[in-house]
Amino acid sequence: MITLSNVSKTYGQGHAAVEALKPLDLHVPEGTIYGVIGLSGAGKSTLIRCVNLLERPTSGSISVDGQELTTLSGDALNQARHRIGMIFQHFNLLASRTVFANVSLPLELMGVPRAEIRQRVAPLLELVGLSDKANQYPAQLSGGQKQRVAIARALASKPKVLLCDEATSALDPQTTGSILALLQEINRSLGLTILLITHEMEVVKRICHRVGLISAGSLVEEAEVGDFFTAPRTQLGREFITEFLKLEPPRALVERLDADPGDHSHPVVRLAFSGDAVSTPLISRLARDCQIDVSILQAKVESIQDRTLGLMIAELIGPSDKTREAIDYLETHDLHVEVLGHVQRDA
Ligand SMILES: Nc1ncnc2c1ncn2[C@@H]1O[C@H](COP(=O)(O)OP(=O)(O)OP(=O)(O)O)[C@@H](O)[C@H]1O
Repeated sequence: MITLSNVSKTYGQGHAAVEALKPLDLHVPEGTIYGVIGLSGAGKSTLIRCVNLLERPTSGSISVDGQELTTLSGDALNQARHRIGMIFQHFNLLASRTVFANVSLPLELMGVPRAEIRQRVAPLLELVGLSDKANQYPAQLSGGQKQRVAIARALASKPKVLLCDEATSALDPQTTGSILALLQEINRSLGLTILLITHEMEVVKRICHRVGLISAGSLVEEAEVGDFFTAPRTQLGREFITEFLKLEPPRALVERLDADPGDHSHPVVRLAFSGDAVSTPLISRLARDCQIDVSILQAKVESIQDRTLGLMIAELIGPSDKTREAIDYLETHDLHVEVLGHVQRDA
């Protein structure tokens, strides 16, 4: 539904040039919710604003619903944009217009007759749960209600694609949940393809089917959401997951960790496992087969859509050849093993 080929964007020229996007390819299949995640300044906003040409890419082509956009201008581009709805972090509603008039605005601009506008706006307000607020003004609404108005407005022109630019970043967690549920419902009931950008893993976990990770203007990782959470392929991906799952060793232990192994130290490892490994008694087997002791310092199990992810921080206690053997054993059983450091044993 959305295909970006070799798209790059450089702001400014010469010494002042900022390469916000390096040439990248991205494909969002029809009917999916695709999340692009990345740190501040990674290029997320630039990427999403290129899709409807709010920013003209410096190079590359952008196809939405089979139509190449970069060659369009004027009326033809406006027509194409009607099939691409967009919502923003700060809603961008017109304060002087009622809820009804905000939602009807795109239809007015398209020259839709008044009677038809009334017929089309009412079901949209119902869809977003704001039928009773039609005559109120944005200032009378909560943040979540404002975003609902923005969603109804974005859907007014019957788009095939909805772009969401940090749509829940200004909302509290509970309101975020209700807006995400609404986006999911729209995706399912209207078959709308959604491309969203976010810096919140929770958004990706809750509603996305696929995720792309962007870093310094490049798409560095791309996967099904279940795969990304259970087996991220890049260091940055692992950092996002670790930060999200908040499984860190206790601070008192961190202070005692050495990067290098010593004569009487033991490795402290972070283990991530999914699929069959979650239900296998690997730790007791590890202790038995490799003849080491395992001290579990922290553990948790997370459900990511239809997948289960287990995480554990543990100290492997035994002679160094045995603990090395234990790490190999875990890796051959498809666990992701990260050695966090080595801790000196007192006794
Ligand atoms: N209009 C502009 N002119 C010049 N540089 C820009 C412009 N817009 C963005 N940039 C730069 O391009 C890079 C990418 O910015 P962008 O806003 O796309 O990142 P982001 O991932 O959306 O960040 P954030 O999450 O903080 O909004 C940054 O270095 C930014 O300073």
